[in-house]
Parts: sequence; structure tokens; C-alpha cells
Amino acid sequence: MSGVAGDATIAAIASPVGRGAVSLIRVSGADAFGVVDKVWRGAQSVAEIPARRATLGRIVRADGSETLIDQVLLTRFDGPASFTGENVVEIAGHGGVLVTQRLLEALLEAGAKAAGPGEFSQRAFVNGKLDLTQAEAVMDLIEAQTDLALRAAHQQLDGGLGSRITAMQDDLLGVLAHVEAYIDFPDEDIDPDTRSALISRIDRLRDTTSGLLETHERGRILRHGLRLVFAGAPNVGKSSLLNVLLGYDRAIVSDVAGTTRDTVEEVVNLGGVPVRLIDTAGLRSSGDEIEHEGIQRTGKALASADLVVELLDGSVPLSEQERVQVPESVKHHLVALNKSDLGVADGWDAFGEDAVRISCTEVDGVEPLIAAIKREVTTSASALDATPVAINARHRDCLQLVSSELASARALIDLGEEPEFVAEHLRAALNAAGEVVGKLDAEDVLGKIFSSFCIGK
Ligand SMILES: Nc1nc2c(c(=O)[nH]1)N(C=O)[C@@H](CNc1ccc(C(=O)N[C@@H](CCC(=O)O)C(=O)O)cc1)CN2
Ligand SMILES: Nc1nc2c(ncn2[C@@H]2O[C@H](COP(=O)(O)OP(=O)(O)OP(=O)(O)O)[C@@H](O)[C@H]2O)c(=O)[nH]1
Ligand SMILES: [Mg+2]
Repeated sequence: MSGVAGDATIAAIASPVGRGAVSLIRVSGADAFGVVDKVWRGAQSVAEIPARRATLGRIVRADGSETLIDQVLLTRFDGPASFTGENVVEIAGHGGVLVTQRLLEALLEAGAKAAGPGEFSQRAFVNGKLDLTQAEAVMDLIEAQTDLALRAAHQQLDGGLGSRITAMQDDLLGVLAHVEAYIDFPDEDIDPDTRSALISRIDRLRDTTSGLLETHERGRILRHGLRLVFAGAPNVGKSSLLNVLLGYDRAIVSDVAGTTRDTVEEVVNLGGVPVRLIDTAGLRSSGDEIEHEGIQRTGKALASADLVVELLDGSVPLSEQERVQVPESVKHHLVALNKSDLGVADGWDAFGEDAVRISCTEVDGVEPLIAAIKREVTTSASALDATPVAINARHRDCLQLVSSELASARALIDLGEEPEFVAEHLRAALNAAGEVVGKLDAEDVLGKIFSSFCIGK
């Protein structure tokens, strides 16, 4: 995929195949109108139709046979005023799997090239219609599983992150220009006033950077879900609890201890926060090879958990139960005592209000447990209103580099080092900030990002 403006005209099915009443095919490229004209039969040619007006006509094969494929609505967008910035034609067909496939084939026969994954968005990016954070937001939007995640994606698509980075680049450029001015006059040292002014400008930039970095945790949770792990001894009811929270029988439940082997994951929406519920194999020492592997996986799930719900069987005395070793990295830990329908055995009073009593079979006490989970969850993912930004892992990597380069630049100014050395770090910081929005020439980086998109995007 080269993705350079003015390249071949590309075509792809933009709607899910076979599931809609209407399917959408997009064609983009300098010769999009000419290519589509070969298969379009209407009162006017594509170039004569008023731009952006859906027009009824027919699509036929391009092999000269005039074989009818579908009656369609066609819309023309004149570059640069289009999604990709190129000439674009959209064809809305009847939505069947075969019809849609034949429409695309006719366009390929007419000279279009099948678009690769993300190629439309990549062209929009190359033509300056979207910066990289906005292109990524398109994907976040498609994959969003809750309204809160959707809102974060829309904010990023609206340039919420891009505009902050651009402002940061402007500031950085100002500081760099200032420092570079000294390079041209080697006899002049940076005077103390200028030095302290530069330092405070750099410090402000570092504050902005760390403010953005702090939004990564929220971004990770909104994109991938907060990781909630159910852990406990075999048979305490972890899989039962998963099923109760999901509202359907996702995991196998049985009175055989050691039923769950592999971890089972499903995402639910808790107060707008996507929560990935992870059911695990019950913890005990086991000679069974497969169960042992399952328990290893439980360990891994615990290590990457945001919240652990430790499940215990409240109908069995506390002294007879193994507690879960919750790793220190886990920020939130709740205890739930299951099987309350069987009564409460000795020793559990010690937990008092710290443990929620539930019954999975009677579906009792589940609401208070959900409320307790929600309280933990919102502290992890809230504050989207205060800073409407939620950066992803790629942004975080770039910004960490910005941060460390700024720290180096500041340290060198403090030491009274030559401006050349200071400028070098500022330039590195500027490049790293540029990478966030896609001001980079490394084609491979772009290819990697856009190829994770779906075809037709
Ligand atoms: N039919 C259709 N629906 C769609 C899309 C599409 O490509 N086609 N989109 C694809 O993701 C999204 C909408 N995104 C779009 C963004 C910009 C332009 C566009 O034509 N921009 C021009 C003109 C702007 C204007 O009229 O205000 C431009 O930016 O110059 C079109 C779609 C969602 N719905
Ligand atoms: N009486 C009673 N039985 C329950 C309750 N919750 C689960 N059980 C029963 O306890 C047994 C074990 O339940 P599971 O959900 O499979 O337990 P688990 O913790 O997933 O067990 P492993 O996968 O083996 O680690 C099943 O027979 C369930 O029906 C409850 O609230 N009350
Ligand atoms: Mg289980």
C-alpha cells in the first residue's frame, strides 16, 4: 500500500457484507469519475450529475455485455471536498452479498484497484483531511462498546488531542527558535533572564505532557475495558457469578471442582465504562496438567487485573478456605461471599461490611455487588469532562519521549551547556510530538497503523 495522493483509483465495499438493507461501495482517486462512468447507466454521466446529490441509475458490467448488476443511488464528491480529499463516488446498492460483490467486481473490471485495509483513511490522512489521532479515532469509534468510549472517540475525532499537540508543537518551536538564535551568535551566552524564561516555558510543556500522559489509563480502559478478574478456590461460584452478571450462561458451571480451565472473557457496560469480566480457573494445587496450565493463566490474569473480585464460599467456615494472593499491582480488590442461600458459616463476621454477601443461584445481593464494582470502576475511568482526552499506547510512547527529551533539555540549560546540545533535545522532543499527529515521513510506521483498519475504511 503506497497511499500517496493521486495514486490509482481504489474501490471497496464500505458496509458490512450481507447484513444490511443497503450496501455502500466507495471509489476514490483522480480518475474515480472516469472509472465509474464505464459501469454507470443514468440520464447523465457521473461528471454531469450535481455533486453531492444522490442520483438513481443502474450499474452494468464493464465487459461490453451491458449485463445489469443493480439499480443504485450514486453520489459524487469532488476532491478536495470529500472524505479522502480525492474525487470520490459512492454507490449504494441493494445490500445482498452477491449483488454487492458483483458491484465491486464491475468497478475492478472498469479499472479500479481493490483498496487495502485502511487505505481510504490513509489517503484522507495523506491529503491533510485527518491527522493521525483523528484517523485512529475513526477506528476507536467503530470499536467503541459504551457511550463513554464513543464520546472519547468523538472528542479525538473533533481534534481534541490533535489541537493540544499542535499547540504544544508551536510552543516547542518557539523555545527551539529562541535557543537556536544563540547558536548563530557563539560569543553570546544565554543571559540569566532568558534562561529562566526558557526554563519556565519548558516546565510548562512538561506539565502539559504529563497531564496528557495521565489520561492513558483512562484511554486504555475505554478502548480495551477495565480488567475485572474473578478469583477464588474451585467451586466457590466464579463462573456462576460471571453468568449472573452477563445475564446468560456464558461459562460452564458444575459442582465438579476445577470446572473452568481457560480464562473466559466478556465485556459489559457498567455506568458507561466497558468492563472486561474475566472468569478464571479456581486456585488450588493440582496434579492435573491442564488444570495446572489453567491456574497459571489465572496468575497472569491476576497480574494484569485492574480490579479483583475475590470470591469465597460463605457457607463454609472461613478457617477452611484459601484466600487469594492478590498482587500489589492490583489497585482495587473486593471480597464477595457467595452461597448466602446456604447460610453463613463461622468466622465470616470478621469481614463485616467489607464483604458483599451474594447468592448466585438465588440472584440475591448482586445489585450491591454491582454498585460496589461501579464505585471502583468510575474512579478509574472518570474525569473525561475535565480533560476530554484519553490517549492510546502509541500516543503514550511518543509523549514519554517528549517528556524525557524536555527533561534533558532543561537539565542542560541548568548546567549552562552550549545551546547546540539543548537544541538537539528540543528537536527530538518536537519530532516525538509530531509523531503523535503523524508529522513523520516513516512510511512503515504509517503502513503499520493503517493496516490495522478494516477494508473500506
Ligand atoms: N456515505 C458516507 N457516510 C459516511 C462516511 C462516508 O465516507 N460516506 N464517513 C466516512 O468515514 C463518515 C462521515 N465522514 C465524512 C467526513 C468528511 C466528508 C467530506 O466530504 N468532507 C469534505 C466536505 C466537508 C463539508 O461538506 O463540510 C471536506 O472535508 O472537505 C465526508 C464524510 C460517516 N458517514
Ligand atoms: N447453593 C448455592 N450454590 C451455588 C451458588 N453459586 C454457585 N453454586 C454452585 O456451586 C457449584 C460451583 O459453581 P461454579 O460457578 O462452577 O464454581 P467456580 O468457582 O467457577 O468453580 P471452578 O471453575 O471449578 O473453579 C455449582 O454446582 C453451582 O451451581 C450459590 O449462590 N448458592
Ligand atoms: Mg468456573
